[in-house]
Amino acid sequence: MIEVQNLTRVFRTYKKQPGFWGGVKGLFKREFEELAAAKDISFSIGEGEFVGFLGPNGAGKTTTLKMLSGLIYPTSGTSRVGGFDPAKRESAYRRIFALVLGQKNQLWWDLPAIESFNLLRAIYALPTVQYQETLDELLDLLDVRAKLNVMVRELSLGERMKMELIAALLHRPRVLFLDEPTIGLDVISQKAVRNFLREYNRRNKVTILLTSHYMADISELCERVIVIHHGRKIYDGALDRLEQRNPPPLASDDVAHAPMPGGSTGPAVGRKKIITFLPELQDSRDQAAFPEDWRSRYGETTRTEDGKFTLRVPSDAVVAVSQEILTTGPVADITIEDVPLEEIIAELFATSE
Ligand SMILES: Nc1ncnc2c1ncn2[C@@H]1O[C@H](COP(=O)(O)OP(=O)(O)OP(=O)(O)O)[C@@H](O)[C@H]1O
Repeated sequence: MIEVQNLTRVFRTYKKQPGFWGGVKGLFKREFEELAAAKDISFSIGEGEFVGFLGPNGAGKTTTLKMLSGLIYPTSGTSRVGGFDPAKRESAYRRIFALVLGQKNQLWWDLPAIESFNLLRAIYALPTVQYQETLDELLDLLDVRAKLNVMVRELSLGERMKMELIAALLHRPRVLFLDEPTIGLDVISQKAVRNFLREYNRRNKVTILLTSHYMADISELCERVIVIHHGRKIYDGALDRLEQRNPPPLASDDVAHAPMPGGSTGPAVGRKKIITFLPELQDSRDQAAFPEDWRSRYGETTRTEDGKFTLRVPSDAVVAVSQEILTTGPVADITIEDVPLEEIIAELFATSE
């Protein structure tokens, strides 16, 4: 459904010298700076896939989504979405995709959302029955029917985002580009939007490319992620595999593509878990019973100020290590958790600097 080949976008910006005289100087001698916001990005996404598009601030995510939506032209490279070249901005292409920018409003601020929906119905020339059916389905799924006649500016952020999603989906696009759709929402609204997106993707087999800085969005919705950093793709594959401590480097552009849709490139071999336990200290011997040499054995052992030990161990060693802990001495508390996705991603960015 989406084919991207060596997509590159270079921005050329005027570099103004500081102060008044800097501005005057710039009138005679202009200096420009070039920044490649997206560099040689290639990937392909199959119909119905729900893919996370990750990267730190300024990595080039929005730039890429804008190129795929035909809002800006690539400097070089090609892309095809649903068989269309977005750069050609054909009307037929506009009918098959939607772009939702969490940071921007697309609805009329001073009118109720239903007015914007009616306008979109006219723009897309949607048949009445189809329009009403789609609107009813979306209003029910997002639970905002009661807010249909409220001015958009009077809606809460969460209600507004739900209305934005409805506006984007009224023409039943086959491809959905979502740029931080949960930004600024409280945890309940975030969850409602996530549940909606999951259900909508399942029901309609829409292809979705989602950017979000909330890792819960990614881990709950996407089996596959594409990670970019400084405009370059640094990972493309199953989220499970990214959760390994050392994800495989990209060997080629077509590496680690997840089978479509909903597939995974394989089991999470070598994924780590965090075991945290609190020894029950009845006397000083119990304290000594938990050996400091665990650091050398597991590599990553820490002791918190409140006396808890934290070990990072491969998933397949969790049972054995837990047994060893429980037989070494009395334990007051023990928990086993996944390494937080935020941490894994941060490490990936740090190693690709
Ligand atoms: N119109 C523009 N002119 C010049 N530079 C731009 C323009 N748009 C984006 N950039 C630059 O391109 C880089 C990538 O920006 P982009 O908005 O794609 O990042 P992002 O990954 O979406 O970041 P964020 O997570 O903060 O939204 C940034 O350094 C940004 O300053």
